[in-house]
Amino acid sequence: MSSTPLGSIDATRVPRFAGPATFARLPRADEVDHVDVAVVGVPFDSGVSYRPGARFGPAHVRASSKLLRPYNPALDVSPFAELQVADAGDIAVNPFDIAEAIAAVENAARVFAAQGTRLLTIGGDHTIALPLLRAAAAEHGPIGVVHFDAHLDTWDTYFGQPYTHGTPFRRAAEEGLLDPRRCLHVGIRGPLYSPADLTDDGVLGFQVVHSDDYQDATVASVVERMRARLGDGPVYVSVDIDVLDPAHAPGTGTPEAGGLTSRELLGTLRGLVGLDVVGADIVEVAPAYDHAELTGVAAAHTAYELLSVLARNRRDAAR
Ligand SMILES: N=C(N)NCCCC(=O)O
Ligand SMILES: [Zn+2]
Ligand SMILES: [Zn+2]
Repeated sequence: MSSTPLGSIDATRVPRFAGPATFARLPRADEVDHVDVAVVGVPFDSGVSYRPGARFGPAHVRASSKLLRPYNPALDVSPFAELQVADAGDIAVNPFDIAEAIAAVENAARVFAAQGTRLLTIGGDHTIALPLLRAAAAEHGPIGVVHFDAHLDTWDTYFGQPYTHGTPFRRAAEEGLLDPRRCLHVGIRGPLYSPADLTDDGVLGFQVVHSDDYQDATVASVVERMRARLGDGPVYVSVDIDVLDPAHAPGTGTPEAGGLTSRELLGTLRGLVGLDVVGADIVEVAPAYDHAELTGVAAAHTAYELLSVLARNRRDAAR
């Protein structure tokens, strides 16, 4: 394993608007000899029910990540110094065959796992959480999930189809990938198909922190609920950027009013420090509907906080 991680290109020497198109101007995975955490894109949006365009999410989030700086004062950590983070490019998947795309994502995720590399995956629509959870469960067994989203994504089928961006967590529960005592959604809101959506979801093992809960509860109290639910076992973090209010993240395919602020999301993510986070995704960024990189910047900062949590955990474990 190499000694000092190779970090971002120095912005005091190479201006941010020059230099590589990698996430946070980090090295490519093939430029370093070991990768602790790979940022990998999945440009796939064939599972969407409404606006398409999340296939362009990975490139947009990378472009919106150029201003990130090396030190995170909120968690007192320099993520790219504690961990070798590198950009592994995109997993190229078939846009015309959802089953084949899902298999390709799972296979790629298993290859990274075999190399001892954790994944921070940039979507892509939420369909891709299923193969990522399959790979995570293959490595760790049934896994706890914290799912940030306006939507439950535990619906059964759309137009008779079981593999869509509205169904990944039902399929994951059916496949036994989830620890039903250790799953929760955060940010749920908006119209449903029927009251059964919520009861079915509870049966699958999910607790719900509603978006409105942030009105009365503090971020700290949401963090307390989240940590109590997730416990000590392995945790997968899935962030659908539509968990944010459309004012904070307009660039997404199924926007819902009444969402979280980016401050609430980032604050809640910081509350994951000390939990065994084994993988994460950020999905549903659809740049065609974005303005002034609002959504891209929110997603890039979300990624940065998640990487900071992993880096803090590494540092704290070494002490
Ligand atoms: N996963 C996301 N973003 N959306 C799911 C919405 C499914 C529906 O149209 O009912
Ligand atoms: Zn959603
Ligand atoms: Zn979703």
